[in-house]
Parts: sequence; structure tokens; C-alpha cells
Amino acid sequence: MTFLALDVGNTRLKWAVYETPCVGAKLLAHGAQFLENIETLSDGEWTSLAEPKWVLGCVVAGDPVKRRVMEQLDELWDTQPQWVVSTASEAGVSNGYDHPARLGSDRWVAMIGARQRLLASGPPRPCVVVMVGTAVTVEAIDTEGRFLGGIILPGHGIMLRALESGTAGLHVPTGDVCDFPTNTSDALTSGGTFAISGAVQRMADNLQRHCGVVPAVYMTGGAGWKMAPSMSTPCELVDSLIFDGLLEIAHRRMAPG
Ligand SMILES: Nc1ncnc2c1ncn2[C@@H]1O[C@H](COP(=O)(O)OP(=O)(O)OP(=O)(O)O)[C@@H](O)[C@H]1O
Ligand SMILES: CC(C)(CO)[C@@H](O)C(=O)NCCC(=O)O
Ligand SMILES: [K+]
Repeated sequence: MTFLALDVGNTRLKWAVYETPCVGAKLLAHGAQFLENIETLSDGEWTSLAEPKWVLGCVVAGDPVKRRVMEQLDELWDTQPQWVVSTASEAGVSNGYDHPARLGSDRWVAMIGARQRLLASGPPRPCVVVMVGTAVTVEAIDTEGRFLGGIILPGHGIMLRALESGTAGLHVPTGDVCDFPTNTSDALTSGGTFAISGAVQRMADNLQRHCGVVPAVYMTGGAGWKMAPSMSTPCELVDSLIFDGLLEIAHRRMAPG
């Protein structure tokens, strides 16, 4: 009766198997694979798994990647995967995007995970949801669970590569984050980090002004742990926000009773 959750990003596929489709269910196995190596899943890590009863995922990589993931699943099991599409509302979150379906499903799922966590931890309040992956997204959700809007900015890696390819003199090793960088490495690393933490601060300010309450801030994504020490706003790092969202959606859609 296991549940396989899939998060197919622009750089890596992350997967997790839970005992049941329910937030807080026991995590039985998990892993991550760079998109170039997806083909190894069906004769590698996934071979030792029991056939999952449910498979639910979100994909923001292109259709060719999605097809390759489906082939891997198909080689091993009969279970038909379901893929989350952003809609006008689901699992207690409503979608303020101009065209709800155009919102990246990873953003939608992470918001559902965050809202679930927020409500489990106390009375409703506004929250900011930060995802630090290949790209960075910062979303605003109001007290009622309405996604008001969010921003997309380049991730740390893309920022650095853009600077490297657009200049003659910016090829240097990774530096440290510091308040007043005095060498090129530290200047680049701190610049990328401040761009992200500054964007989060700004969105938290926007949301606080809009709602009149200090928002909770949740952060997730592969590079979240790198960003966490440099945030200027208090912020809770939750590695599993996308999986929590998938569990919550699956629970509401699939669980009997
Ligand atoms: N250990 C690290 N040190 C520095 N930067 C990192 C590290 N890990 C990840 N990053 C940065 O974070 C970005 C995305 O990393 P990662 O692939 O872990 O995230 P992700 O959430 O899996 O991304 P996606 O979901 O978009 O595939 C990369 O662009 C990289 O620059
Ligand atoms: C912004 C990313 C790349 C973040 O992973 C993804 O959510 C995406 O491709 N979104 C589609 C565009 C949008 O959300 O407006
Ligand atoms: K992601």
C-alpha cells in the first residue's frame, strides 16, 4: 500500500516512498537522480522497492524528461502515475495566478505543503514559501490560504554562470558569504546569496503590508540549507515541502474514507 512521490525539477528528480499517502506517514526510502541519469532508476535504486499502490508527482522539466520517467515506472510496475496540474484551488489553497494552470506545479505543490504545515502548527496566518533550486521562487499566501502571487529569479548556479559568460574577468572559485566582501569570490557568492535573501525579505514585507500580520516563512529546495544561515528574515527550513504537498494532495484524492 505504499505511496511513491516524485518531484521532477530542472536539474534533478527527487523521489520518496511512504508507507501510506498521508502527511506524517513513515518514510521508507528516498533518493535523488540528476536528469541525465534517470535511465538508471529502473535497473538501480527502484528495483528494490515494492510496487507502489499510488504514484503522484510534479514535473517542471520538459515533456521528454517526463516521458523518460514514465518509461522507467512502466518498466517496473503496473501502477499508473498521476501528475499534479496547478488548478484554481486544491487542498485548501486557492490560486491567484492569472492563468492557474500556467503556475509551475512544483510551486503549487510546495505551497500546499506549506499551508498544511502552517495550519498544523497553529492558527491561520499569512506565509511566504521559498524554493531554492535551479530557479528560486518566492510565493505569498494570505491568512485565508489564497496564493496572491510570487516571483521567479535565477538560482545561485545560473546567476554565477550568467556572470561568468557575460564578463571577461569573473572566473573564480566559490567564496564565502560576508557582509562586506573584499575579493571577487566572496563578492560573487555573497551577491547571489543577498539577491535571494533580499527577494525573500521584500516579499515578506509586501505580504506583511498587505495582511497586517508578520508572515511565517518556509524555505525548501536542494540549496535551501546553503541559504538558511544567510536569511535576514526568520525562516523555517523544511526539506520535504514538496513531498508534504504531494502527500496532502494524495491523501485528499486517494485515501479511502
Ligand atoms: N552544495 C551546493 N553548494 C552550492 N550550491 C548548490 C549546492 N547544491 C545546490 N546548489 C545550487 O542550487 C541549485 C539547484 O540545486 P539542486 O539541484 O540541489 O536543487 P533542486 O531543488 O534539486 O533543483 P531542481 O528542483 O530545480 O532540480 C544549483 O543551481 C546549484 O547552484
Ligand atoms: C519557475 C520554475 C522553473 C521553478 O522550478 C517552475 O515552477 C516553472 O517552470 N514554472 C512555470 C512558470 C510559472 O510558474 O509561472
Ligand atoms: K524544485
